[in-house]
Amino acid sequence: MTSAAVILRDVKVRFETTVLAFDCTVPAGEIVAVAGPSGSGKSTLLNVIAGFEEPDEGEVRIFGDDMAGRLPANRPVSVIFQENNLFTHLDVAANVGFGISPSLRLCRGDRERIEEALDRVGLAGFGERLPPTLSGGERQRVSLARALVRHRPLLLLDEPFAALDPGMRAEMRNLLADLHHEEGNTILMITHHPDDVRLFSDSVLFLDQGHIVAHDPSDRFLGRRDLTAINRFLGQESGR
Ligand SMILES: Nc1ncnc2c1ncn2[C@@H]1O[C@H](COP(=O)(O)OP(=O)(O)OP(=O)(O)O)[C@@H](O)[C@H]1O
Repeated sequence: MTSAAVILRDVKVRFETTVLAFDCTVPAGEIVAVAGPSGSGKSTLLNVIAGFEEPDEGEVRIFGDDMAGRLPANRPVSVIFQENNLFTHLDVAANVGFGISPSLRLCRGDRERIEEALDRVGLAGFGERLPPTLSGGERQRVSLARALVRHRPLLLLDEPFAALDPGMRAEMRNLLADLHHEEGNTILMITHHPDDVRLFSDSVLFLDQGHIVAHDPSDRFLGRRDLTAINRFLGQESGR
């Protein structure tokens, strides 16, 4: 039997004007596309799992453990956001090293791991550069290298490639797929691109108005025409 990476049970998050409700089980080792219209709750869903948002009700379990009261840093999770993942005053190697030790007390072995991770994401020799001197794609690859050295079994990505051109997005997606193949980690990635469902994800969590309205294997999801919000998503230009 496949174990669950994430279980959200009767989770409710109340904001002033809206209540979001999440129930789902994500099997370990899957790549899941998290999609839905703007304001449907995608970022809140990831924030609940990562621990940046504490639910008002319900249970969050990651690999079987109840996450109630557990700080983000103590969860078995890495998160990559659309931007602002990096400390601009620290060089690339230190930014990656932050994934190993937040105090940046790094031994020789740690520095070797950092170099390996940078090499893995195609940034060998970039260790001493500062983030503002990098392109958007290079900065996101530094974020990926940091996630790599952390070796957390759950990787959450909040539109990590939104600012990148289509060629760079495809490159990053391939890199993520390679890492997934090597590490067997579980990935939840927010996306607005049907291509990510077609080419990358095993399944789709589709949200609308604060609820998960579909949770399907990708091939089944791509055949659905029964919900307006899904039609809009699938009808969208793929961005190629
Ligand atoms: N801190 C907050 N305070 C009040 N309301 C919030 C807060 N965070 C999110 N919301 C509301 O919750 C709903 C879901 O927001 P969320 O950011 O999760 O949506 P999203 O699907 O990620 O949207 P987008 O695709 O536009 O980023 C929205 O109505 C939003 O206004």
